[in-house]
Amino acid sequence: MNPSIIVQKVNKSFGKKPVLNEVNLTIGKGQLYGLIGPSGAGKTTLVKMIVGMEKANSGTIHVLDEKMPNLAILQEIGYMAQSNALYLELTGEENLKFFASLFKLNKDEQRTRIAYASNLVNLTADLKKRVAAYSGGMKRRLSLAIALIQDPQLLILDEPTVGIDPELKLSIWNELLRLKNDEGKTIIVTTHVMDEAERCDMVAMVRDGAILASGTPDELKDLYHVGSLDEVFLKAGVKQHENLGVN
Ligand SMILES: Nc1ncnc2c1ncn2[C@@H]1O[C@H](COP(=O)(O)OP(=O)(O)OP(=O)(O)O)[C@@H](O)[C@H]1O
Repeated sequence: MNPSIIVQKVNKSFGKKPVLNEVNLTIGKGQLYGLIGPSGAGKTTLVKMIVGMEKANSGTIHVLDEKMPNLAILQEIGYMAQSNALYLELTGEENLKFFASLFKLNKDEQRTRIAYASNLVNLTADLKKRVAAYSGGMKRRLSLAIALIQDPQLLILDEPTVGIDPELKLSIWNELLRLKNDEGKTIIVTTHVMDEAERCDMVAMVRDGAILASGTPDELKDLYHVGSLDEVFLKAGVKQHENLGVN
């Protein structure tokens, strides 16, 4: 396995509040990796550090062999944040053009990528509308299209399907699996939806700033002697702080 991401002994506090505690995580190239765990567990903080938006207090993070934070690697990271960062006064298309212009794409590539990404999230017909007039789900979809715009090797998606209807959710997941299987993309997804976690190659259960357990969905179910990831989620809370790693 050729790791895309190596997180080693990472600690992070906000003021006096510890948020991540000695986190270790290795994500192989071409893996679809799910981070699950209750609200406030530290998933967003962890992915922000992988992207380079937050700095660890101690420990190291390497992405594609580069120590993070590192601006040069941003061409290879597509990040979809939990809250949308969009220009509301611009149209969907203008937003996509703006974000495309931040990356090394010539005009033809820009056009092709904008057409691909907007079609994937089913926004082609709405591209000329101002984002201020978009619904919540449309803004999520536009954020996902922006994360894909530069065709990055690594996709980091923080709750990508919140507010998206089931049909489109399925087509987005099918595309994520295609990107992984056919194009070898490495994908991290945070989710509260266990049937999404079930589709991941590997899942890490984050709780109170620590990774309680990680493994394939089946390994996690075996570990907790349960039949579903929902039950893993519930049981992991009870078994908190027992050392259950199955890396
Ligand atoms: N900039 C910040 N300043 C202070 N505290 C913060 C900051 N960002 C996050 N936190 C705190 O860190 C903890 C972890 O937050 P984080 O957003 O990483 O959790 P999460 O697992 O992603 O939760 P959710 O599933 O609700 O998105 C929370 O207690 C949160 O209040």
